[in-house]
Amino acid sequence: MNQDIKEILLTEEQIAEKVKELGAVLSDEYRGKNPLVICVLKGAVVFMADLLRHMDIPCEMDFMAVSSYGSGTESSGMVKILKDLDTSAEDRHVLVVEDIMDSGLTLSRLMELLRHRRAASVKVVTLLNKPERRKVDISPDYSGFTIPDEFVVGYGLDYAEKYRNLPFIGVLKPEVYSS
Ligand SMILES: O=P(O)(O)OC[C@H]1O[C@H](OP(=O)(O)OP(=O)(O)O)[C@H](O)[C@@H]1O
Ligand SMILES: Nc1nc2[nH]cnc2c(=O)[nH]1
Repeated sequence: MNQDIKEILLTEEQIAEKVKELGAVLSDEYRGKNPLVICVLKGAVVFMADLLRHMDIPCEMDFMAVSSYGSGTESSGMVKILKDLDTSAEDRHVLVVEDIMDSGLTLSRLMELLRHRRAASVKVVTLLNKPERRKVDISPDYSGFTIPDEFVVGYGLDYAEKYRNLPFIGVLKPEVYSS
């Protein structure tokens, strides 16, 4: 698995430090608001699990699955809801947790949906932000790292469902996805 990685972009230690920082900021932001923290499956699972353990406030979690990529490295531009929330978002302070904001299509569609459902507030925390790739005018409320326009895997992020369990974030060798 590691032989498919061209370069380690973020080490396990760098990620852990940033997640701890974000947890402290978000705890202050959401204290007394009992936020509904939504994990966007599957990529955000690892980040969500670590982030929640650094949020020392009462909060609830729920999950959504949407699909825009399939097994390639380019967004299809279509965002389909594969699994919806179990909880109502109405009047809730919603925090959407994402692993990466790339074209922005997934999050802009989700934000629209949650606002339509009359959430009291909707904010986004993403571990990684790739602003060079944006196709819609959206930026995260909280972001861990701004990264260059390269396809990354690990810490939840996959290529064709592989590499999610790498503890670091790395750039995949282009020959892995072009072959
Ligand atoms: O900003 P965008 O261009 O919309 O890209 C971001 C989305 O792409 C990835 O999900 P993917 O559809 O690959 O599903 P996964 O989380 O199950 O891997 C990632 O987890 C984000 O949800
Ligand atoms: N694994 C992975 N998924 C993505 N979805 C949008 N950008 C990326 C990326 O760089 N890596």
